[in-house]
Amino acid sequence: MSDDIILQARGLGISFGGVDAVKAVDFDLRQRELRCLIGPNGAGKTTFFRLLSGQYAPTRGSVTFRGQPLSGLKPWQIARLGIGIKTQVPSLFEGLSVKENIDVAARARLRGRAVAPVVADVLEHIGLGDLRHRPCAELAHGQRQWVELGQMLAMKPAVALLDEPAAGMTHGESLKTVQIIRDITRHSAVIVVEHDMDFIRMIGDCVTVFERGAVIAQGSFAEISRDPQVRAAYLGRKEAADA
Ligand SMILES: Nc1ncnc2c1ncn2[C@@H]1O[C@H](COP(=O)(O)OP(=O)(O)OP(=O)(O)O)[C@@H](O)[C@H]1O
Repeated sequence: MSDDIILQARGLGISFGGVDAVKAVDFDLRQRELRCLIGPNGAGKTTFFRLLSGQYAPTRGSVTFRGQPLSGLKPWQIARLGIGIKTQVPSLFEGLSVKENIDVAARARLRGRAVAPVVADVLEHIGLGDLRHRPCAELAHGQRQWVELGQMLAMKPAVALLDEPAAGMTHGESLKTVQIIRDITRHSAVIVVEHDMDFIRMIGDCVTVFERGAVIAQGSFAEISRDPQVRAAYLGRKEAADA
């Protein structure tokens, strides 16, 4: 394995009953790489994400992190190794303020060392300095997502797995989210799962395209958007929906 590769899947797959939700996927993620996983509804993106993060045990194949197999590890052990996960389900402490939520994440990494400068820096990056004392329960949807991304900035995991971080956001909010994700890549490799092509276009980095549980294309946004199989996967669904 190349020294540069931090997360690797080989022949990774899972079946639910008779359905091969993810077939047998090979996947490499390099250090500080920003990778997008896209595909139409039901393509297997979220299931693949759950396999990578240890939320699902694979039916076949393996995942290794820095060469170490992840199979059999509990989610907290995987987190401790340095894999951070942001799922679609919010995981903030609702009654705590923005600052306190960032503080908790920073303490998990710094273990007794000074957290205040880190928290101040993160608040500036996510643009919520003015709302630092506001309980998270009172934040708007986009702001809550930014606090969760701020926790990633504070924790600096080796790999950050982000499931639909811009879901439900306006175009302007999505632009800001792209910027925060780029900040995260200064310390972490990042995988962004998304089905919104416009958001992927804004990111523009390497994209892996899923369809029916398999990888059908990989490359820059420009490359994959010219790919006939990718166009068929998306346009085929749209035409069917329009019919
Ligand atoms: N726990 C489960 N039990 C049974 N089938 C499942 C389960 N999770 C996913 N599937 C099936 O696996 C396939 C892939 O689903 P998955 O949610 O991974 O797709 P997706 O690409 O993330 O879609 P979306 O963009 O709609 O979230 C689908 O056919 C889905 O019905």
